[in-house]
Amino acid sequence: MSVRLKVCGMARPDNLRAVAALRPDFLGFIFYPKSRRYATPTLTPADAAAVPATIRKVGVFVDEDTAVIQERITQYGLQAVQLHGTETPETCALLRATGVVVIKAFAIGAQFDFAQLLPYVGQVDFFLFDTAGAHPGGNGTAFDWQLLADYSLPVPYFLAGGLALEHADLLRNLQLPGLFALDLNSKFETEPGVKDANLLRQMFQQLRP
Ligand SMILES: O=C(O)c1ccccc1NCC(=O)[C@H](O)[C@H](O)COP(=O)(O)O
Repeated sequence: MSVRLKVCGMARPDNLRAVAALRPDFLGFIFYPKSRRYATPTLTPADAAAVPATIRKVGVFVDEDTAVIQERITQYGLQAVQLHGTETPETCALLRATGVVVIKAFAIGAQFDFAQLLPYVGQVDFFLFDTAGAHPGGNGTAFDWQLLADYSLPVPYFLAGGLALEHADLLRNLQLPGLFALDLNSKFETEPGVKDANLLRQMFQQLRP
């Protein structure tokens, strides 16, 4: 089976349609006002509703009120939430109990203490491992994937952080325990929030031969 693909940071209706036509497994909408890929107000609930049902819609949040997250889930028909802040296992469990898939993101630097993940086991559906940087996400740099070589927790994860076309060969052959999906973002943009559909198509062709 080929690797699952998520394209994150959709913010424009035409661009959303072009990328949805490539049939990613997940599309991400960033509901973090400080992000250069903030989905609102350019992307409306009607735009999201037009996304084919086979593509899971993921809302990305950073330390947002759960009431606001719930509102976005309803408005945009989100199937999953991706949490990039200091959200606790309790917050994750609360959201998960409403039926939404919960992806808890963690930023990885030169080293990573995997023990911090333990309280989240059983409270989230997936982890997302991203690169630590100036922003809570979308930093455009890769971390050392070998830090995940001995991953043994029963929570599958998305691999994120500066994934680019030049990584296609490595990613296609990547044998990391627990790897569930790849997350593509700033390395496939013409400007923040606008994906280069042609570049994404090349990546998809290489990862889904
Ligand atoms: O992309 C953002 O602007 C962003 C801002 C705040 C929180 C999360 C954000 N992105 C979430 C993602 O899933 C990105 O795809 C992930 O951080 C990797 O991005 P990149 O390093 O640009 O490939």
